[in-house]
Amino acid sequence: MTVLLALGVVALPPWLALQEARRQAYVAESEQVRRYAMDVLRRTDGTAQQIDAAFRQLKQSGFAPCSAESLDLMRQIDLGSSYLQAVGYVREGSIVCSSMGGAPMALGQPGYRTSAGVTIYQDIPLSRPGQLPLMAVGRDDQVALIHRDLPIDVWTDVPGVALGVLHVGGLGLPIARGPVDPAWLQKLGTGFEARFTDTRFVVSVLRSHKTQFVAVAAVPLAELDRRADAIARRLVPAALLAGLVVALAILMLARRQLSMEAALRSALRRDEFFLCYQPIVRLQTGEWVGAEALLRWRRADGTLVGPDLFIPVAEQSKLITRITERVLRLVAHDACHFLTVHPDFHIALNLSADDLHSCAIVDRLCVMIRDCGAQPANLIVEITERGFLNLSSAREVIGSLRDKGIEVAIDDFGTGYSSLSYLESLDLDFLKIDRSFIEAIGTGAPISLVVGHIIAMARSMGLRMIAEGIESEAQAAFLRERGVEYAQGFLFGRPMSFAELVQRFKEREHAALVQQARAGADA
Ligand SMILES: Nc1nc2c(ncn2[C@@H]2O[C@@H]3COP(=O)(O)O[C@H]4[C@@H](O)[C@H](n5cnc6c(=O)[nH]c(N)nc65)O[C@@H]4COP(=O)(O)O[C@H]3[C@H]2O)c(=O)[nH]1
Repeated sequence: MTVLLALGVVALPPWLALQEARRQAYVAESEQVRRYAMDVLRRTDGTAQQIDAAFRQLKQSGFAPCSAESLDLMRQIDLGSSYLQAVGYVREGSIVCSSMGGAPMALGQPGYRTSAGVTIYQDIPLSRPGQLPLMAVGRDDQVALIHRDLPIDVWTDVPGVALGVLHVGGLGLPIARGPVDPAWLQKLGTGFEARFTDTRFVVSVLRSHKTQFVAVAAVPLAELDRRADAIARRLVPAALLAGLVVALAILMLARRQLSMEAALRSALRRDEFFLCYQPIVRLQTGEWVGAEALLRWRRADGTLVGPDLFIPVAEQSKLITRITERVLRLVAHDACHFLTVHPDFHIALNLSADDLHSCAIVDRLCVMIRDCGAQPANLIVEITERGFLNLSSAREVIGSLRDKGIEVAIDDFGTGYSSLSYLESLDLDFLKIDRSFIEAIGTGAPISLVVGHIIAMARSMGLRMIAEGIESEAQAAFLRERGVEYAQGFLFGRPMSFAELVQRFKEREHAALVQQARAGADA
């Protein structure tokens, strides 16, 4: 499973890099092809504008066609325009005079006529083989000569580019370089721009805002592939490397987890676990009312492993229920006798999500209490927010525990993400305020305000509170003033062996008795 995951992690980034390379290539290629189409459109519009301006200038001059003044004006127009080769006058299908001078010249058959009264002569006899073909555009008795391919005379270093000028009216213009497909026009619809790929090209179609012309440009898909390959050559190795690093990390983590899991199994076999107990005090009086059982693992080489390290692995590897069983046996071994003579003292036990899958844990705790000769009130069960993953079964187990007289606390409250939602739906006895909130008391940090809200909320829900991780008298005073009932922390006692706990408990009991006796004597 882990190997499959690692393989997936190695393969995924290169695959994503390939997709990204393709995407970037398409963006770059379609931008490029659009630039070509823009260039064609700019030239087409420029030509149309210059023709129109020339015709208007001639008309507005009032000079008689072919008069010396009009010839002079035609030459000036010719010189001043970049796209026109010549302007002149037409009579009966021939240029009778023009800025070029020379004898009258037949224009040949008109190619077609636009709805605006413009006649296009596609192939005029003046065109010479080897030279750019000329075409004439006539309106009324005026005519302009242009190089037919000037609008598509766009420089490009991309092989196989197709460029063309089409007419929205569907007039078949011969202005095309490469395999321009008139069907591309349909993609435009009523819009002014379309960009797409067909089976062979990345295509850009741009419609003029000023004329009825449409510029098209297309770059072969092979060019897109070439660009995508070039980008992929940069991205894929980096992605592969990233995938390898993550896969390696996963494998190492899995190995560590596996070795930790194996070590936990052997620790269970070799009985390497023991419990420490940390006193829980009544805040108003300082009286020790209970203790939390905290599991420790002493490895064969003598090193101590804290629960923060091994409990998560035990939870993931489903060893946690076996570990909980070991905890119960250790508690029974350590505390049975003490609990039978101190029915008001409780031991708090930590349970994990897997322990709450069924009510078997309730039966197991009841057996332990019975065998001990203790009372259900001698036990408190602590459950963290992770324990409520399966809310319905957790609710059932909690209900059953409370029915038997075992009280239940929510541990590390506020460190999860959905606290309130399930807190309201569960019947609990205690709320343990997490150490992170206690640490913030008196610091002025924004989080320091949270503890006040938690206290108010717990009170409104009728929950008693145990504050965790109290290290200073100031923290204790703060919580005492706000009515928090119980507390736990280094200020009152670090986790210790049960023998030490009993010893210190007795010393405190003795001290209290001595104090009571003194008070009695004084009175
Ligand atoms: N800095 C500081 N720390 C304080 C102070 N007072 C208590 N602590 C530490 O805070 C933790 C309190 O336990 P927890 O919130 O139930 O958190 C426990 C509990 O969730 C889990 N755990 C411990 N034993 C068991 C067990 O038997 N079963 C399960 N499922 N989880 C356990 O491991 C967690 C860590 O336990 P520990 O390492 O023993 O760490 C303990 C305790 O040593 C203080 O004043 N200052």
